[in-house]
Amino acid sequence: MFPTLKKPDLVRQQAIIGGAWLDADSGATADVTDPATGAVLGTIPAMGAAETERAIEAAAAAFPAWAAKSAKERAALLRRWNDLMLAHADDLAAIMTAEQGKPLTEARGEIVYGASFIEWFADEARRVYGETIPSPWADKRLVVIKQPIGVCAAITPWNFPNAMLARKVGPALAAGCTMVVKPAAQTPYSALAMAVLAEEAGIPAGVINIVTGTDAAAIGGVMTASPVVKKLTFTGSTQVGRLLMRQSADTIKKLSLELGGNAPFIVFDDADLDAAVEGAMIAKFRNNGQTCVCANRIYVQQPVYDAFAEKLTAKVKALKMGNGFEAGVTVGPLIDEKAVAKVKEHLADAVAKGGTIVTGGEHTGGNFITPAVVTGVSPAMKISTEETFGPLAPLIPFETEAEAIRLANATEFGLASYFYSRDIGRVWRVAEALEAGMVGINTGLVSTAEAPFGGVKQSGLGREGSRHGIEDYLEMKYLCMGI
Ligand SMILES: NC(=O)c1ccc[n+]([C@@H]2O[C@H](COP(=O)([O-])OP(=O)(O)OC[C@H]3O[C@@H](n4cnc5c(N)ncnc54)[C@H](O)[C@@H]3O)[C@@H](O)[C@H]2O)c1
Ligand SMILES: O=C[C@H](O)CS(=O)(=O)O
Repeated sequence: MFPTLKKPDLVRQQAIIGGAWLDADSGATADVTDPATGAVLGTIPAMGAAETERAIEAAAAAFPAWAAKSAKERAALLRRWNDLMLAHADDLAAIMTAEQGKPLTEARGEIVYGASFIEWFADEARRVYGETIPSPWADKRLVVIKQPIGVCAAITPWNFPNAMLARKVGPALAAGCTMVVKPAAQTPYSALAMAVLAEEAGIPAGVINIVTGTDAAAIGGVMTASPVVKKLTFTGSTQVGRLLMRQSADTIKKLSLELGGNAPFIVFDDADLDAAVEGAMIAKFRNNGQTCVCANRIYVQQPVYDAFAEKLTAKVKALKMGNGFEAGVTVGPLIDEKAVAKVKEHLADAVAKGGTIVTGGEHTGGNFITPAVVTGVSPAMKISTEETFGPLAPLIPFETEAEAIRLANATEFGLASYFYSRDIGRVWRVAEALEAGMVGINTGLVSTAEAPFGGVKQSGLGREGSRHGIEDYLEMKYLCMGI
């Protein structure tokens, strides 16, 4: 079960539709387990198509009044929600560590990060500007206004169960939209706890509706087929993103897709090696390697390869793996046995093709695999082309700048990328050449509410956060006014 919370009613084992906390129509439930221990934490309603339809109806019913509120009124409610999330950050973090496994310090960091999107878009709500256009006609005036797109659906992943939802609900509500949300079945309690605090903040019933269950295809099928849902925002794998895009075509839904990544991390021979090691540790092992912007391939220029490998290995060996509630633990469990199997598959493939495991890679039981460094990695290995999504640092040597850029760009993905260099000419050449939506230069962490988060190629469509993030929840309307 969950650790003792200051506010126990944050844990809800029901979904919320139209302001009512509900069980599934059938009464069916699905278990939610602690990935560190395998223990059942509780259950959630196993909902499906019928409940999703009702959630869409509730969001549609709530939309006119929510959109009619002034931007200032919506901003005030979002700010109150932000304040409540921060006031209950310890409880929200404990709920997250219990269901997702990340160390408590990382979970608390995610709560602060998630709340920052609510705070950011509380401010952005009041900066949705239109425009006037110099008219070519003496008897007409041209004006552009922006209006909320309407009912939006959101489908979110398990790896950042608070922040990925906040990054969607924040701009949607700020713009005047209402939401139907399907959180990942592995981590529903974080989303439900956010809904408890949204209620307490005074956000009206039906503005945020959360449908839970393991039948993602049924819930998502209703969301994508419904003409009432004007937009779908999805964060998850590219594979599922493609499917949802296809399913949304019949209703020409506006889409925001934050999909898979396969970030290159390049260390040039002119880099500050200690800084590069610190950056690699963050970019690779944050959330136990389970982030979409994790360094999936680490390219090191030949002259500094051995020194970098030695320094990084020492840092990896110092990581403390365990239950996220234990003090000092820096890497928790993977989310489930499927994730464990993928990491083991990538390790075995790398060794079979000539790689060397320098440290880690032991499956110690359950969902725990010790953080690993593999050297002698070649582009032919799965580790070089597939998203590992686990604590596995593959080190790939390269000779020239041009080779590094070619290798870095040789995937279908283009979300994040990173490189370390102190040569200003190289910094500009490489930053402009990398095929990615985000480039970390001499840093392993780029994510913040103030900046546009998103990818190119098959890592997605659109941007979340920044002054751009709210545009995806607005429609532009041109008024041509005869006078
Ligand atoms: N770009 C980003 O911001 C970002 C952030 C987090 C995770 N991701 C990506 O997500 C993947 C890992 O997360 P995951 O395992 O939860 O991804 P996933 O695609 O398996 O699941 C994501 C969400 O989609 C739902 N889903 C799955 N199949 C569905 C279907 N047929 N119809 C409707 N919904 C469906 C899941 O229940 C979950 O809520 C990785 O590829 C990672 O890179 C990307
Ligand atoms: O996993 C993807 C998230 O977007 C990670 S981040 O915390 O936003 O970098």
